[in-house]
Amino acid sequence: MKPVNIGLLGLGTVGGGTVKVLKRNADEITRRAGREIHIGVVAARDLNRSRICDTAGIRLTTDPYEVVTDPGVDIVVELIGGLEPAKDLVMRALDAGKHVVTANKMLIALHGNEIFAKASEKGRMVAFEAAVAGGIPIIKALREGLSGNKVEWLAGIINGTCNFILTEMREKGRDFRDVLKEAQALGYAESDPTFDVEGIDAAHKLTILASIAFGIPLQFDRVWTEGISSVTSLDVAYAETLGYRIKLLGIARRAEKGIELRVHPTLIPERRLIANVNGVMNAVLVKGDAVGPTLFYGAGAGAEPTASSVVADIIDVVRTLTSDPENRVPHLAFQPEAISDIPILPIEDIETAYYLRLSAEDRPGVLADVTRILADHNISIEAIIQKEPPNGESHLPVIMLTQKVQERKLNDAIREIEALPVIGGPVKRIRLETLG
Ligand SMILES: NC(=O)c1ccc[n+]([C@@H]2O[C@H](COP(=O)([O-])OP(=O)(O)OC[C@H]3O[C@@H](n4cnc5c(N)ncnc54)[C@H](O)[C@@H]3O)[C@@H](O)[C@H]2O)c1
Ligand SMILES: N[C@@H](CCO)C(=O)O
Ligand code: NA
Repeated sequence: MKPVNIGLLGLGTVGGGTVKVLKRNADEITRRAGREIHIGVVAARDLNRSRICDTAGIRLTTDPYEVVTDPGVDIVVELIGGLEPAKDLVMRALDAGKHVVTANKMLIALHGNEIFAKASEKGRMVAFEAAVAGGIPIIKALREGLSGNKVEWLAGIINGTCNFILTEMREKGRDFRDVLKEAQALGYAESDPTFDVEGIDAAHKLTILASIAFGIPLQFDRVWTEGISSVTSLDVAYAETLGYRIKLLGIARRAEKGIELRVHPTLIPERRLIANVNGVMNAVLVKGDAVGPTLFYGAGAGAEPTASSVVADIIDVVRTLTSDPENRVPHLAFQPEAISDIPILPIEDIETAYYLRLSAEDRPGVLADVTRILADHNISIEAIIQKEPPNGESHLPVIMLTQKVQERKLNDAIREIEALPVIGGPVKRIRLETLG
């Protein structure tokens, strides 16, 4: 049988890794796919730049439109990232009858609904395993392996850059900026690293996970998103004293009145496996009603781990090329006409426990004022620690863990606490999940 012809867009970290893996494992891949997979043409911005892969025997062009319209190309692999021209190229590729493989979570999270509609209209596949948690086959697991379950909730460490930064801060007391620079040099960070640090990349991935877990449309704009730039090494250390680790989590939960969708730094008990996922590693915890809790772990970023998912998608597409489009696994796991409009809850409606850090004047009665306000709002305190004031300062740090409370109530209590003259500055809050 004639080889399947790949047209690749972008030869950066993931593009280079993909060429390497396709070439190195060519024999195994052919045995699995049933057909030889040939990289026919690659669009790269600069043809003379030194690359991490050998491009011998591959036609190179600087024009990505040449790739998506090439009649000889069967599958377009989009690895340039960003919204445009990536979106236009993907739509053109589908119009030209190509299947598409992409690692672009921003593109899928923001425009996936439209892209999948076009793919269905054209009877083509769009595969995006590399878009979430790099090398971990989490899309495959949720769409296929767990499809007998009603998913109750999922929680994931889905940004390798942030996990790498938080790990280095905790283990080595390193400076945030230095670690970020290292993550960029290692090819983990997005081209704009604020996407990593401010939680936007994790929100893109959570958008995708929630859609395939619950059968809801992609709704990136409804994700509550907080990054790690406000997490200090003090918070990391206090959390540790109390038996917790701070991780940037993406959480999607089916609650009584709707779905919670949130990305934020989170205290999690250190005894949980997921609390011990360090460095650039990712992990996604999925709780299904039948299977119970399941944990998926692996490298969330980097050239070859991500290429592992890109190549698996290519093989998946090759294996199903001749299948009837009606019988393929739906893009969002649920049949398009069965996607539900269950609402996404506002953050004030969610219930969780909290870590609070406040700065209080060092004199009697202050703690009593704070605890009275919490009690007035029916907020129970689980633990409280008081630290010595830092050298020469009149205020001392007070750290509290609350029991579960609705965020709206906590906001009211915090406003009252901040208005106390004995409290200096804003009350710092980090959500806490036991993940039990
Ligand atoms: N790096 C990772 O670990 C990782 C993991 C998962 C997903 N992703 C996603 O994979 C995609 C690629 O990421 P990357 O890290 O490889 O980025 P990168 O910046 O290393 O590579 C992108 C490449 O595309 C090229 N490019 C950009 N516009 C182009 C155009 N119009 N024509 C031709 N070439 C063009 C750039 O010159 C660059 O070489 C992104 O969507 C990213 O979010 C990356
Ligand atoms: N910048 C992303 C790449 C993988 O999607 C991360 O750090 O996780
Ligand atoms: Na993946």
